[in-house]
Amino acid sequence: MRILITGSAGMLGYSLSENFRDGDCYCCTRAELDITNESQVFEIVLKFNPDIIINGAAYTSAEKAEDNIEEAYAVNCYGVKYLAAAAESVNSCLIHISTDYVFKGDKKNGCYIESDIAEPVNIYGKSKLAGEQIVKELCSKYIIIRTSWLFNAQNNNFVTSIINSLRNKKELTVVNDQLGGPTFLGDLVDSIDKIVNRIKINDVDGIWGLYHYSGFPYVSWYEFACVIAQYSQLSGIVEPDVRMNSILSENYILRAKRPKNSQLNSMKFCRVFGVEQKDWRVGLEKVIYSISNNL
Ligand SMILES: NC(=O)C1=CN([C@@H]2O[C@H](COP(=O)(O)OP(=O)(O)OC[C@H]3O[C@@H](n4cnc5c(N)ncnc54)[C@H](OP(=O)(O)O)[C@@H]3O)[C@@H](O)[C@H]2O)C=CC1
Ligand SMILES: Cc1cn([C@H]2C[C@H](O)[C@@H](COP(=O)(O)OP(=O)(O)O[C@H]3O[C@@H](C)C(=O)[C@@H](O)[C@H]3O)O2)c(=O)[nH]c1=O
Repeated sequence: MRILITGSAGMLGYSLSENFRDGDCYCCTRAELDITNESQVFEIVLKFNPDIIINGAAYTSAEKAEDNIEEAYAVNCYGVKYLAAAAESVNSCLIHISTDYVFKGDKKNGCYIESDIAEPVNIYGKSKLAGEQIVKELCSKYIIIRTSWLFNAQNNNFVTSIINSLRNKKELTVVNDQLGGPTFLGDLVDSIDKIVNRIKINDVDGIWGLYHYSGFPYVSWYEFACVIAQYSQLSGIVEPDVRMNSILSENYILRAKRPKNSQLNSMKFCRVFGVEQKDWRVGLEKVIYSISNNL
């Protein structure tokens, strides 16, 4: 089973590369495979002839995307188009990752399901939704996983950013009116591993399509930051006397608007792939343990 991984220097791409490195896996950083380069995409895909392509490449800065619209679409829409077309040309399955930010965030009662209308409020979300639509149009064998609020110990993400800030200053202000499901990167990688195993044994009846997958419990960024602070204090990597303030998004000035509610319902994924939704607090403990060991 040959697996091609794109964006392998990124947070997800690197972790996927580590996970699959013992198999017949070709991991490409942007320098090795720029997905916006159509001829390079086709050349590498035709040569390696993968059974599965996992796309870890993306333009992921919601803030910068507002000013770099063309670049965001080049990667998240057109790059995905070339990958999707190349995957189809060699009868490969495409596993593509998307985001909770495809939603407007005004759903009143509970989590978004896969059939809810996606109506992004920022350029990053719009470009990711455009990529999803292309995958659906071009690929016969695809899995799109929308996930949210990814974190690990190594990369730049909300958890590492809160811990770094708390280690440098005593007070932090975090928005309290945006709700979502933090997702430990290791849990997402395990889920992708489940998909790959199903494809490996050719148990693929009814698996193709769009899925949501996130951790639980659902929280606001402020609540998430409070738990990060609490666990960090317990482990001794953050002083005990830090102060966390909550603020409304309208008073926290950012370039890109974020959805107020981006909670994803993971039931379809859990049912089809026989997994349980994971408590992100377990992943957070691992992350803080790893950070404290590397200080
Ligand atoms: N991080 C999160 O919280 C969430 C992420 N997602 C999705 O998960 C996926 C992985 O995200 P994550 O690992 O966090 O992202 P990262 O930003 O950590 O990694 C993305 C990788 O893609 C690479 N890349 C950018 N442009 C190209 C290109 N033209 N060709 C090839 N590679 C390119 C980047 O390279 P370089 O470093 O050189 O720019 C980087 O290595 C994305 O699809 C993202 O939308 C979904 C929900 C939440
Ligand atoms: C760091 C920080 C953020 N915030 C707010 C800003 C924003 O509304 C929210 C999250 O901020 P961040 O910039 O960390 O994350 P953001 O770029 O909004 O995160 C997103 O990344 C992309 C790739 C995704 O797909 C999403 O699922 C999500 O994880 O928290 C604070 O209020 N205080 C802070 O100190």
